[in-house]
Amino acid sequence: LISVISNYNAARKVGFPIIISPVSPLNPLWILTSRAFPRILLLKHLPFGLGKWARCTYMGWTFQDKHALHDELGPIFVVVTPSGNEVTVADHQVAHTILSRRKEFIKPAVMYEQLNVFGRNLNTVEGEDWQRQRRLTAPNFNERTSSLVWNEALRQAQDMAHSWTDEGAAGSKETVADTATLALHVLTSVGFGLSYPFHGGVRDLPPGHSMTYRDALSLCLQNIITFAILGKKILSSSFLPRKLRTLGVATKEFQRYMEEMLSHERNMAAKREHGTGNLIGALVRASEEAQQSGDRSDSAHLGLTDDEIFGNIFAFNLAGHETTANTLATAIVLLAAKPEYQTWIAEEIDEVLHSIGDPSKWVYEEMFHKLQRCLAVMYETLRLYGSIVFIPKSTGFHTQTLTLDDRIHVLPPSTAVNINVQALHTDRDIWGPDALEWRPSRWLKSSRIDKDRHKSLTVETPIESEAGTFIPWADGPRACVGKKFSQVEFVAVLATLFQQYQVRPVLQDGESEEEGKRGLMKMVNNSAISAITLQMQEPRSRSLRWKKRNLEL
Ligand code: HEM
Repeated sequence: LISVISNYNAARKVGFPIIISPVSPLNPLWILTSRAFPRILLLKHLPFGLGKWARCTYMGWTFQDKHALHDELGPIFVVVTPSGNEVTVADHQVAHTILSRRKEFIKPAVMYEQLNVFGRNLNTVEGEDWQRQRRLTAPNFNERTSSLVWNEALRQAQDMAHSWTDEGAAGSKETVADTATLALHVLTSVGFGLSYPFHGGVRDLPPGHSMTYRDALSLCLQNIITFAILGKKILSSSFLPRKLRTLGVATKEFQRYMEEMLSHERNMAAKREHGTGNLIGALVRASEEAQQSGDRSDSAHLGLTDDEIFGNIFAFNLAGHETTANTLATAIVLLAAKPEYQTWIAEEIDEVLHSIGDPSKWVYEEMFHKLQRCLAVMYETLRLYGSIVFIPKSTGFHTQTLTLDDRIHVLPPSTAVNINVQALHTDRDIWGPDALEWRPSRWLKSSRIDKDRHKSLTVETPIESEAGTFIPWADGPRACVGKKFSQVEFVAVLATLFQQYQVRPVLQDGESEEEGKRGLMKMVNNSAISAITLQMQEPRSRSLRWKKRNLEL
């Protein structure tokens, strides 16, 4: 109570509307309680606004609430909690300012310590360390990487599509599981140079290993929370239950694979031979070049330590797997619910293949940037269903006080600042009255160009969104390094699927087609934050049937 009173007094000086909360959103006990007994959140219905705090203090509340709380309180409000004050922002100019001013709005690296299982990495560091790691890692996400992503995603998507059409009229319930496999295989191939068949197939175990690289990585990713809480040391103990021991083995195996690959890449680099071209090789080379380029006492010439290379390889997998896989799965279900958009993207895919002459030649450089409708489907899916947990940024380490934009409000040190991405993405003032509708065509505008006196052409160009209005990959210096990676993967998969196939809901118990589509929308809207991202809570409750485009469904 004493903390709340003192925090309340501090919040009053800031001048934004205030919600007083008896709990802190990131308090582990509260997180567990609100998950185990979700009925506690019914407190939000208390009269006189007494339960407003229960609307905005649980994981994933922004997906449920959209812009509603901001409609009531304005674009910025403060939640006063026992452990501190949290400013929630849904003003796009202010959001842009926050994301651009890295030195004033600091990612609280201490909250990410647990994710340093294989080493400190881009996701978990701040300040000069972050600057050095970003300089050495980000340039490796280049056009060469995009081309590798494209080719592997095409290969995987072909096989995934076959497995879905093989299910016939019964359809497949495995959209989420299968897109997760696909995204994992793209990462193993681009990150590590190991290409796996979509169906798992048997890959010989390399000598001395008891698990494939793919299985070791997959286990670590699936159990990230357990893994982060217990740490590598505890997991290697032999007194644990079998499931945890297997996770311990996966951890060791993954580490060993990375060590072997690192020494292989180092040998290649020493012999001045080309590396395998994957991300781990690129990190080794970038790091060695930095070290050879000058004085090592100057941080600009420091490379990455071995642990930092391992940490970053794991970080790319962690940050790039669930995010991309979920976006794909959600988009596929939405397309099945709104088949008019399947026709819309198929039209574009046909046109692009026609324009490049040889329809069997799916080349990244020729195709990716022309498939704007496929990319529009990704943007629209991320706009409404793309929420990932944004850890609050702190304001207080470098500056004593901070002015938000040209407003008079001054934030005292150590105020946490949350950007409400869902509210920004559903703000009617930005997106119009149909802000809550999934409508990919909003991302393109058509215009007519006169070719000559007799001929004119309709061209579609992407709309430019104003800074801070669309930030699923964040924005500013700490924006996602894998943005293009995820776009290329998404577009390659959609183009492969919808060039040949169409998809519809499998109808249940005499349902009409319309009811089936509504069932899919219900499944997508029943989403919540699971580990890192928003996920459908019952993704196997409906099946999707796939058929060749030219056949009646
Ligand atoms: C649809 C897919 C993706 C989405 C929506 C997404 C979103 C984001 C967001 C919002 C952040 C900022 C997080 C924060 O500041 O708290 C971020 C950072 C990051 N992402 Fe992604 N991401 C995606 C795919 C990927 C992929 C494919 C990779 C790598 C292969 C990747 C690697 C990273 C890394 C390393 C960071 C940390 C960057 C830094 O702090 O400098 N992401 N991502």
